[in-house]
Amino acid sequence: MMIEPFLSALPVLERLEAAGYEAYFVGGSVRDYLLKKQISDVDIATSATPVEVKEIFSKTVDIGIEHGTVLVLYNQESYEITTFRTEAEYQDYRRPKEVAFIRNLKDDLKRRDFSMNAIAMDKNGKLIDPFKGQLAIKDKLIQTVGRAEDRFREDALRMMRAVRFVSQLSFSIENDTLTALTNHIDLLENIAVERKKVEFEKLLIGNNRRIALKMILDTNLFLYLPGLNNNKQELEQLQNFQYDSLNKKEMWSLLLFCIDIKEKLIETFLRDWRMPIKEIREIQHTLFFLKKRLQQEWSIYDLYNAGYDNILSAEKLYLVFTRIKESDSIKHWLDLYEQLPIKYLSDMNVTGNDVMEWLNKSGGPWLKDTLLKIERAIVEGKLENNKQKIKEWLMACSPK
Ligand SMILES: Nc1ccn([C@@H]2O[C@H](COP(=O)(O)OP(=O)(O)OP(=O)(O)O)[C@@H](O)[C@H]2O)c(=O)n1
Repeated sequence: MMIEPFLSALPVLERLEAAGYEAYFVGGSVRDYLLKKQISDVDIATSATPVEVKEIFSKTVDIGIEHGTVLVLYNQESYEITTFRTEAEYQDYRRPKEVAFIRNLKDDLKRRDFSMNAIAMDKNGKLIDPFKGQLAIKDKLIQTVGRAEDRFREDALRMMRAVRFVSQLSFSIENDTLTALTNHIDLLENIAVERKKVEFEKLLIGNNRRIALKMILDTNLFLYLPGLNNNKQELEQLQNFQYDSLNKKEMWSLLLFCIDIKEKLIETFLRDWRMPIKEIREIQHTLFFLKKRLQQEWSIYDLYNAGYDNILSAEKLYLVFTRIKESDSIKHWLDLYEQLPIKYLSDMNVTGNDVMEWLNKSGGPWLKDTLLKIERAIVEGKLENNKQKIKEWLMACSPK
């Protein structure tokens, strides 16, 4: 019995077949289906070349034509359709120098990374599994298709993918695969940070992240991670903490805190990981409030300045570092936050214009200070958020 999202994608396979080509579901979607996990993107492999695929479907996007991949938009969904291919020669272990399109499914499956990812499924739900991927899934094993060293030389990122899958799926790495991984980990030197980041972030939030993070140290993989290669001891400390419930931002904050990075170097560290500036700022804020929290309890004004997300993240991290298990402190602080008279500057019932008019002064740096003073007084409950009351308060404390 076929299930969603394959069901919706069936017409795509059928149209390729009607045009005389072979077409199968492949890769992560088939793996996750067999694992009864949430299925993300459905990828399709076909004997049709990209040009032939584009002739069949009216809405397509060229997302990687040189690698044989066309994005097909069908019924509001999008599917990556990749031509069966082998990867002929390899250049500096990054990406195949050239891909050769072929007409044979088995040869396509043969060049894939792990046996669990090298299973195809046809339109009737029949599995084509020449490399015993189902057995590997049953045994919870990450095993390369064929010789591990060859697969890793084709694309060294696969070594990081292996450890990412350890974290995501709670599988083990099969012995020969692990030996090759340990022996050839230096091939990761050539891999672009952007690609490493994708794998590392998936690893950081996997269910089995503790084991995967330990593996990063045991295999020396950490030596090829920006900013972490000098921090073996600090990263070992991680094993002492219970951080399974942290989200991605909190995991980055945990790492940065553990390596005891100087505040002004946080941005450089995260930029080296090609992190977008918005995410960098979020992590900086979380760390700022975490450090404060480790020294003292939240003040009302800090709760206001931090905002819901930062309170939640900093408090979660605080509990990790203090090893407090049973605690309703998160709820306590968030309840206090919810009770604040205002949440944002824009919630104040007064504007800069009002203040200038009342005091009969033109704008200047004093105005910002005054608004901040009013804001703080309101937040701390010393002043009601009411225009008339604010005016009286301001007139009373301003020099005549
Ligand atoms: N370095 C790589 C990356 C991918 N693949 C193959 O391409 C498929 C799709 O890759 P991708 O979408 O990156 O990962 P998934 O395995 O689908 O995993 P997920 O969707 O969970 O990220 C993989 O299953 C695998 O067969 C590979 O052989 N080597």
